[in-house]
Amino acid sequence: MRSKIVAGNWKMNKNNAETEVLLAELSAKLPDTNAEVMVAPTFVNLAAAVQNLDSSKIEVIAQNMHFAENGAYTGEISADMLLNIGIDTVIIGHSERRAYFGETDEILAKKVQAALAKNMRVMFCFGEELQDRKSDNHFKVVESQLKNALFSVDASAWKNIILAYEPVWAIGTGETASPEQAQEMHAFIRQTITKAYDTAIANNVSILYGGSVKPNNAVEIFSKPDVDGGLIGGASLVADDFIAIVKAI
Ligand SMILES: O=C(CO)COP(=O)(O)O
Repeated sequence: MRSKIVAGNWKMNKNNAETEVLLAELSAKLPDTNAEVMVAPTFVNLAAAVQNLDSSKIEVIAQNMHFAENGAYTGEISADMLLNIGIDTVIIGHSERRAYFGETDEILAKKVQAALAKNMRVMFCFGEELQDRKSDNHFKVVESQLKNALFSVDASAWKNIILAYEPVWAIGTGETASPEQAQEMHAFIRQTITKAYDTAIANNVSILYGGSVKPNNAVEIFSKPDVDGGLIGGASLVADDFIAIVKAI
């Protein structure tokens, strides 16, 4: 059975003091839920967040990592460094990493392999741009993103993969995919995984939707059968909004 997940990607927001405040608020107000709840603060706040949170309620995850074990990669962070402070889930492939930091499918494939080799869980993000959707190319684009970065992964490692479909045109724009568009793509993703692997793997992987999920649209999006939760940007920075989204699942 796949799990329901609500994850907050804080991106480059919240300094140390602000992180403490938001985490305290989340800890105090988080309702009992069967869903896994995760937050991804910035690198400099990860260790403190791990120490301050009850990990049985909220898991702290990383926004990125490098594929190398260690070495001359100024400004980068390795899987071991994350594991060493108690982080074992990492977001890989966010569209902002692809767009602003030149992360190609090839680089992402290396990151995925490196994280899985350390037994980390990977939350793999992908999704088409507006022009792909307009030219009706979105299924092809998503299929190739999955193929290029994920489908060389061993079947046995899929238990450590979470997928986050984030159409780029819906990120931070206030425009969401309609629940029907999300469902259609998530079902396509499962079919694609079934073809590359098998039905069990396709049915057991959690597929989150990301892109302008807010308290007022979360219930409808999460009600779709192939949508297993959300990866939340802007709304995860406001405790009450994030909690409302957790309640929606
Ligand atoms: O990029 C996202 C989460 O990773 C989505 O961001 P928004 O919820 O701000 O659109």
